[in-house]
Amino acid sequence: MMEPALIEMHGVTKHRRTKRIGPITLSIPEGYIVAIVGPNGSGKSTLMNMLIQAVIPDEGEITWLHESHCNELPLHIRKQIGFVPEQLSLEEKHSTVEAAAAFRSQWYDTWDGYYFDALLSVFGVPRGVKLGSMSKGERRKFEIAAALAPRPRLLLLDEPSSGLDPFAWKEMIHQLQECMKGGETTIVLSTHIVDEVRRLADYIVLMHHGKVLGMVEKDSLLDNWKECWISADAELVEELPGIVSWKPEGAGKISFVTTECMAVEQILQSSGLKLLKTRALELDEVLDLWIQGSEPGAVRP
Ligand SMILES: Nc1ncnc2c1ncn2[C@@H]1O[C@H](COP(=O)(O)OP(=O)(O)OP(=O)(O)O)[C@@H](O)[C@H]1O
Repeated sequence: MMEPALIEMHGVTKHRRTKRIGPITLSIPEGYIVAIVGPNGSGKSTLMNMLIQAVIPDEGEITWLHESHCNELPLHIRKQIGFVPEQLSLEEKHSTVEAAAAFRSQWYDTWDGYYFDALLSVFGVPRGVKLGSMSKGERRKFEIAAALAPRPRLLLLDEPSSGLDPFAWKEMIHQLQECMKGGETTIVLSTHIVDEVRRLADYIVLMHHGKVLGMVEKDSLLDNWKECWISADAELVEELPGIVSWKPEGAGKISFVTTECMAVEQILQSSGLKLLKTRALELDEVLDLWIQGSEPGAVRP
């Protein structure tokens, strides 16, 4: 990857009862949106929490802006990070929206009160209310507004859309796209929502059983993983690059899924052959195949 990395993880591991998350080696490029996806329990929240040292890794090294820290992050780094955890803290439940915002604004010297206020309005967060008496969605909208308000260099959002209604969800997508326009923000978000990945992500990190299966550019993933139809025999199809699966379709036709559609097209062209049809896979199909491909003996992306 050419871009300078904002965060680097090398062999980062956390032991969880009988499970192990890691070792994770990953570079988060600056100025992009990176979506962490994967099944329940695959380690997404653990990874997000380690990125802010809310969970301290047992092994490995993480560097933030080329600085390595093994314990709690120092203030000059922490101030540049906005964090919305999956489990929202109960500590502030007796604080009103205003009191909680005032507290946070002391932490962040770049806190923009006008921006925060505008975000509360567009999200429809009630004012003067205690955080503890808000609905789940209202509280999350408050947290997203508070994370955005200091215009942090890094935004860590752990399932930010959980509990949001469809209108709030669209508004969140819009606000995240807006805050990327300055080119100075990096977002790492974990999500189960395919549409969120499609609309926001530049890169996708896939986690499975505590491991990072890979990090790929979303566009290249969607351009290259395709279902194709061809008039040819099975031997030819099996020789093509990136074949995940194939099946006969009758009348001498075969359909197959490849992870390298562009390379397939080039090879066929040079032998005077053409694909009859191609179908771009849906993102959830791609993620499924990717996970299956990570099983021993299967094709890797
Ligand atoms: N504090 C903890 N103590 C012990 N085990 C934990 C702890 N937190 C998480 N785990 C375990 O670590 C594994 C990864 O959990 P994690 O919350 O990181 O997954 P996730 O990918 O975020 O899941 P989900 O999609 O359900 O939010 C799970 O098996 C979980 O049970």
